[in-house]
Amino acid sequence: MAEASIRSEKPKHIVFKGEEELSKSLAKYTADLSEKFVRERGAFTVVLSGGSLIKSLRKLVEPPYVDSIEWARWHVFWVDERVVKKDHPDSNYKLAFDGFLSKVPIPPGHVYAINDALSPEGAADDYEACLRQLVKTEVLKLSKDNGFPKFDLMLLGMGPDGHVASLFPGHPLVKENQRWVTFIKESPKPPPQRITFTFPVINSSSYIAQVVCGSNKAAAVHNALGTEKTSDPLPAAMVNPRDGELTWFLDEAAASLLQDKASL
Ligand SMILES: O=C(O)[C@H](O)[C@@H](O)[C@H](O)[C@H](O)COP(=O)(O)O
Repeated sequence: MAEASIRSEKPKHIVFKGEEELSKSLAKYTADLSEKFVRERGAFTVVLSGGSLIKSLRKLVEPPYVDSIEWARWHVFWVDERVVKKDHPDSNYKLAFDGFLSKVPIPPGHVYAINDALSPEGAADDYEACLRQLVKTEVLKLSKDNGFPKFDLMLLGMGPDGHVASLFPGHPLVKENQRWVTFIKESPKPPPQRITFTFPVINSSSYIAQVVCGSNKAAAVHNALGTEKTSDPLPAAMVNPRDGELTWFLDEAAASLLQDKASL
C-alpha cells in the first residue's frame, strides 16, 4: 500500500487576489530555489505538470528572472505526460516548450521528454530507466530513507476532481509504491494514454508547489486542505512530502470555500 499519508496539520497555503499576483510570486519562489540548489549542488532538478501551470510560469521568462536564473544548470522533467507525439497538441512537452522552454537557454540535453515512439508501458519503463541513469551520474539525488528519486522542485497542478499528475481519484495507481514511473491507458481526463510519476516519487521531493486557480477547483481545494481523516483521500490530499516542503499557491476563486483565505 502507498503511504496514504493522512496529514495531521494543514499544509501551508498562500491565497493571491488573482492569477497575475500568483504568477509573480511563483516566479520568485522558483528563482529563489534555483539559486539555492545551484549554489548547494550545481544543478536544479525541476518537474513540470501540464495544464494551466505552464501559463502561470510566464513571469520566469521575463526580466529580471530570464536574465538572472542559471538556466544551464536546470534539468527539466514531467510529472506526467500524455503518450502522443511531441508535436501533438495534447503533448505536455509541446505545451511547455511553446510557452516556456523555447524562451530560455536550458541545454536541450537537460530536457527529459518521453520517448514518443513507445507504448505507454514502454514509455514508462524508458522514463524510469532514464531517471535511474541520472541517479548514477548524480544529476538526480536519491531519498536516503526510501530509495526513491528526490527532485529539488515539483510544480504541480490539480484537476477539478482533485487529481494530480495522472493519479486520479479511486484509481489503483494512487497506491503504487514500487515503480518510479507508471502508465495509465484509461485516464478519465483525455487523452487516455499517459505515463505518470508515482506518489512515493512525488512525496520524496524537496519542495512542491501545488498551483491551483479557478472556482471550478474550490471544492477539491477545500477537501484536500481539510484535516478530516478519511480512508479514501483525494490524490491532491496525498501530496505530502516526507522530508520536504509543500506550498499551495491559490487564487481567491480556488480558495473561496476555505475558512482561512486572507489573500495577498
Ligand atoms: O497532463 C495533464 O493533464 C496534467 O499534467 C494534469 O495533471 C494537470 O496538471 C491537471 O489536470 C490540472 O490541469 P489544469 O491546470 O489545466 O486544470
